[in-house]
Amino acid sequence: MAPQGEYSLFEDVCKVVDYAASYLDIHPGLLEQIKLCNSVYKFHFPLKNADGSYTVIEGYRVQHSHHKLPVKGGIRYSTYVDEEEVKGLAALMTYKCALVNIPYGGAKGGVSIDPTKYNVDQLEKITRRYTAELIKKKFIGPAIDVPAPDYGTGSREMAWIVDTFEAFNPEVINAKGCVTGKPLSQHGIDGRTEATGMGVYIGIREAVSVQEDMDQLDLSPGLEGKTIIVQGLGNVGYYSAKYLQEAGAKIIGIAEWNGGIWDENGIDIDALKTYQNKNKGFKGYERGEFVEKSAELLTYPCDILVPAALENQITSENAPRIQAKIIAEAANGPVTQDAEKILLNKNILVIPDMYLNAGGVTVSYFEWLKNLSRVSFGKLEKRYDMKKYEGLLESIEKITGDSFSDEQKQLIARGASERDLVNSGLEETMVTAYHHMNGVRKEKNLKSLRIAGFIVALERIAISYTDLGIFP
Ligand SMILES: NC(=O)C1=CN([C@@H]2O[C@H](COP(=O)(O)OP(=O)(O)OC[C@H]3O[C@@H](n4cnc5c(N)ncnc54)[C@H](OP(=O)(O)O)[C@@H]3O)[C@@H](O)[C@H]2O)C=CC1
Ligand SMILES: O=C(O)CCC(=O)C(=O)O
Repeated sequence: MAPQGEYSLFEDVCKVVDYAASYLDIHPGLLEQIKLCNSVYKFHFPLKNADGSYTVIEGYRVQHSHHKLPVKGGIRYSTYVDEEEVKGLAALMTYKCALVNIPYGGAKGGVSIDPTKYNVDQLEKITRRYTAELIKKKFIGPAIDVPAPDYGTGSREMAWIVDTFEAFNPEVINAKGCVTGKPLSQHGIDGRTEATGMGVYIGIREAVSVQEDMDQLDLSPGLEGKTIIVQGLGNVGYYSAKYLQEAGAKIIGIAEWNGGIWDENGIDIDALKTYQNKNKGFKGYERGEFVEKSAELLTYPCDILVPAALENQITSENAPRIQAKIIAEAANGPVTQDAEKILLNKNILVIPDMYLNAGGVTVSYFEWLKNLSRVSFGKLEKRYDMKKYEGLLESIEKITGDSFSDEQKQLIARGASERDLVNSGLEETMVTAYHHMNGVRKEKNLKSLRIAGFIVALERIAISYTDLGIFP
């Protein structure tokens, strides 16, 4: 069941698609094809417990759109996983990839478990068996469907997935590209762990850089001094908060499901994370005020609210009480469509999930390219570039009679590392997509960035389907 009752993320996504399509000329039959999920795979398998009993585990993989292959999207471990949730998340992946121009169709997977209730051995068994179920039905492969981490999973699970896939497919030369978000030792890419949070930071930075948009919100441009509340201090929430803080913003609230911290003087994110890891929560943290009912923190005063946990967090119930001027959707689906209408009427800018958390899939794309080419980025040209720039600096020194300091030489003549190239590609993707989406918003005289994002994505998907034609 989705968090909080009968809410359907998939239905919510379809509603936005219908509204965005009213700005475009798409054949109704094609629109129906775009909206529906192409393949929904639900399965069960047994887990044998130490006492000899069995637990039956429910798994899903949904491929929303095959207009581009492979399809791509993370795997979630959570008790909220059900068909509606996975379908909604898979659909969001399709529109996300189209908006940021990453050549994939959308997919998502899920296992309906609370991962904290299982030990590492059990999690490994569940992950490997889940992968085997995908292999049996050809729902995984570097050219077919490429999973990645999502809520409740990380690089450890991705390593088990690639190992299982390789065991069943020893002849597949590009087998490493069957999943992304792998550890570096398994040919993952430097920067994927931080990528979603880094993308969230870049997206917010771009949004607050537009003077006329900030004037509308009565905010000054730039991140310096902006007050921020973050919900969820997991992978995405932690890195988003860390990069925003490093850029000069002040994190004044962090909400976790078992309590939050409120501190108007600013929270030291690394210190709080270290405390959380040790104590499984914030209770007893010596700085700031502990907020028992952490959901209330979403309605506290701040400039920017960053929900980075789960969907359905800002609803028509709490939207009227939101005091933030910008809501930056780091999670997938945290604001319901009913809530968004209320927020837009309150002149709140919502930076939509399909754009803001696209840093993860963007860097996953780079990892997949690395796996297909079987060489890390920068390996071939790094030394060549260094020598070229050193030669250039020497020539300048000769001509001018001046000399560069060692520090300057190091900065200019340093060849790009894999991380440099990943961050450069990520920044380019996020910056270009934001201003394109915001440009469409203004051109169509829309309040909602989300509708603008869906217009851009839908147009690209429709063109792709139309050019493909219908088989047979
Ligand atoms: N990982 C990625 O690369 C990407 C993730 N996303 C999206 O970002 C969101 C977060 O994912 P990710 O960071 O990977 O997941 P994680 O599992 O790493 O972190 C989620 C965090 O949110 C906390 N949390 C759960 N429920 C609540 C709640 N009701 N209130 C406050 N905090 C809560 C969790 O606590 P606890 O651990 O104690 O349960 C955990 O600390 C999801 O919507 C996901 O789909 C989007 C793009 C890519
Ligand atoms: O990295 C990926 O391929 C997908 C990440 C993801 O699941 C998401 O963007 O929601």
